[in-house]
Amino acid sequence: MERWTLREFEAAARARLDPAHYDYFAGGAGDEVTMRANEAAFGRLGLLPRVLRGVTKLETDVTLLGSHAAVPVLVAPTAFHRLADPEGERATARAAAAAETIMIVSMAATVAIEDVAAAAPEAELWFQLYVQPDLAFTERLVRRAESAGCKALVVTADSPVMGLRERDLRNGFDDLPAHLCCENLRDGDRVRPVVMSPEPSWEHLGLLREMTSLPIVLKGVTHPADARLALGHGVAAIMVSNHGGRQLDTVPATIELLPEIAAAVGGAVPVLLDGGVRRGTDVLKALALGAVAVAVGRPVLWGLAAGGERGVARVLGLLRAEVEHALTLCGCASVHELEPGMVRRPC
Ligand SMILES: Cc1cc2nc3c(=O)[nH]c(=O)nc-3n(C[C@H](O)[C@H](O)[C@H](O)COP(=O)(O)O)c2cc1C
Ligand SMILES: O=C(O)C(=O)c1ccccc1
Repeated sequence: MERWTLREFEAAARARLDPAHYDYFAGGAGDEVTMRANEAAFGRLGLLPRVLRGVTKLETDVTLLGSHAAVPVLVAPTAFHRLADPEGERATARAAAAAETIMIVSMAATVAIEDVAAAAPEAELWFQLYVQPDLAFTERLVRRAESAGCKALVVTADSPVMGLRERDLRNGFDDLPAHLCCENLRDGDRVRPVVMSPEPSWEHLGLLREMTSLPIVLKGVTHPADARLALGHGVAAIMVSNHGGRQLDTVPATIELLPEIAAAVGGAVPVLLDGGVRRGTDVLKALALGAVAVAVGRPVLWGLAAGGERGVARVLGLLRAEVEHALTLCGCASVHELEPGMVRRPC
């Protein structure tokens, strides 16, 4: 495992997982056009290194909304980690803490947010939320995230309904096995279902802002007009995401959308990106084109399924080493030196 590449982690995860669970993690919506595009678009961009800049010491740290990350590679919120490993989100959080990065814990986690925080007291945690139509319940979730020490609320906006995932339909995968549940959704003596609802609107962002003093990250922005609207509604950061190609299929690759969103935001708030980040060079391209950090979804799940906490630590360590290596080759002493001129787009 110490010498595996990300591809080898995926192969090992696939060999260990129930095939329906592998498909749930790996799959996308519709024809999976967007899912493939996310990775492929990074490959089409070229990096133009600078030379003879005397780079000896590297700076990769970033501070985001008051949280520190030693490398600008965050753990994206993904559901159901206990399908991959019995320790589930506890293992992921410990690995994120060891890697000194931020973990965005999914509302649909299979370990309660309080237990994730207790398992990894050093971890920087943010909490991802789907606004539930029952606003009193939404508020109880926000309070739990605050009490558990989460430093930001990541509101996912790209899911008014669940994407059409044909692998899951074919496999009949529509629920967790009986021994697992979404522990954040326990409410009294029942467990509520995760409701993906078309009801939430821009007004709900206002309600959330009144509910909490935590900074709000809006996840799932792809249209520049929505990026501008988000600024007007007081979001603290914007995350360019197409949900890893799992929601609306044929949305363009996030790295292709990034420059226009970054221009619309104009530096008013930090912009993050996820979708298809698999290499240190992908991270550099996103940073050069205006992101302050990226997040990875599936690679973390492959690490977790293949090797538990150690597997996730290794995946995050691999990306960190690649970021440092690519920065050196690009002649950059700091992630802040990356700029759009270092990325060549196809003509
Ligand atoms: C198995 C799986 C579960 C996910 N669950 C959530 C979730 O609960 N909430 C959310 O906002 N995004 C969720 N996402 C989307 C990720 O946060 C992220 O946008 C996406 O995985 C990034 O693409 P990548 O997997 O190519 O890195 C999920 C993605 C996957 C693969
Ligand atoms: O699978 C997903 O992508 C996802 O976002 C989700 C949402 C709610 C419950 C489970 C998964």
